[in-house]
Amino acid sequence: MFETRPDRDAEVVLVGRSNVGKSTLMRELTGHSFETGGSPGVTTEPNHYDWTSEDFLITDLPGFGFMSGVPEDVRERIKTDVVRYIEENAGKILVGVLVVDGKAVIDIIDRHSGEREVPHDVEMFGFLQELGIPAVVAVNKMDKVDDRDERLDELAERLGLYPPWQQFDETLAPISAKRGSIGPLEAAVRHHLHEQQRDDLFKFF
Ligand SMILES: Nc1nc2c(ncn2[C@@H]2O[C@H](COP(=O)(O)OP(=O)(O)OP(=O)(O)O)[C@@H](O)[C@H]2O)c(=O)[nH]1
Ligand SMILES: [Mg+2]
Repeated sequence: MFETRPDRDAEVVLVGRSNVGKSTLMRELTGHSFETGGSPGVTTEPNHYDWTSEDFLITDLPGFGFMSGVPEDVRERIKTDVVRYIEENAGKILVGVLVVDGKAVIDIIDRHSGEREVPHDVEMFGFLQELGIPAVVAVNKMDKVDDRDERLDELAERLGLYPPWQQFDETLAPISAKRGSIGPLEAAVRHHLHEQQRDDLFKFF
C-alpha cells in the first residue's frame, strides 16, 4: 500500500495504464516536472502535488497493466495498491481522471474483452462510478490520431456512453498533454468541481 499521501481534504487523481501520459499531464497541470519516460512503469509511487494552504492535492498514480520487463506479480500488486488507494480516499477524491492513450485504447480494450475478462480501462471507469467519484476520461496523445471523431465514438461506445461522443464532453476529454493542449480536460474537471461547489479550486485547472 502507498504510504505517502499527505493528509488533505480534497484531491484529484490521475489514474490509468502505464505509459499513457499521466505524469506528462501532471506536469502540464502543475508546471512541475515529474519523471516521465518512453518505457512503461516509470512511476512506481504516487506523485503528490500538494497545496497545503488550499488543503488540496493532485495525485499522479503509478500505471498498471502490461509493462515489458515488469513481472506479473509486481503488476498485480501495483493495480491492487491503486485500487485500494482510490477506495480508501474515495470520500476526498472530487474527480478521478482516467488517462488513456487515444491511439491504442480501442485495440487494447477489444483485445481484452471476453467472457471472463473486463479490460482495465473499462473496469476502472466502472469502479470510479461505483464509488461515486465523477470520472473524466482524458483521451491523450490525440496528436497521433487521424480519425478523431470516429475514435472517440468507438471509445464512448465501449464505455457504455451512447455516441456521438460530443454529448459527453464532461466525461470524454481529447487532449495532447505533451503538446500542452489540455483545454477540454480542464473544462471537464471544472464542471465536476462546480457541481460540488468547489469553484475555489478552478485556479488549478
Ligand atoms: N505523442 C504523444 N506522446 C505523449 C503524450 N503525452 C505523453 N506522451 C509520451 O508518452 C510516454 C509516457 O509518458 P508518461 O507521462 O511517463 O506516462 P505515464 O502514464 O506516467 O507512465 P507510467 O508512469 O509508467 O504509468 C512519454 O514518452 C511521453 O513523452 C502526448 O500527448 N502525445
Ligand atoms: Mg508516470
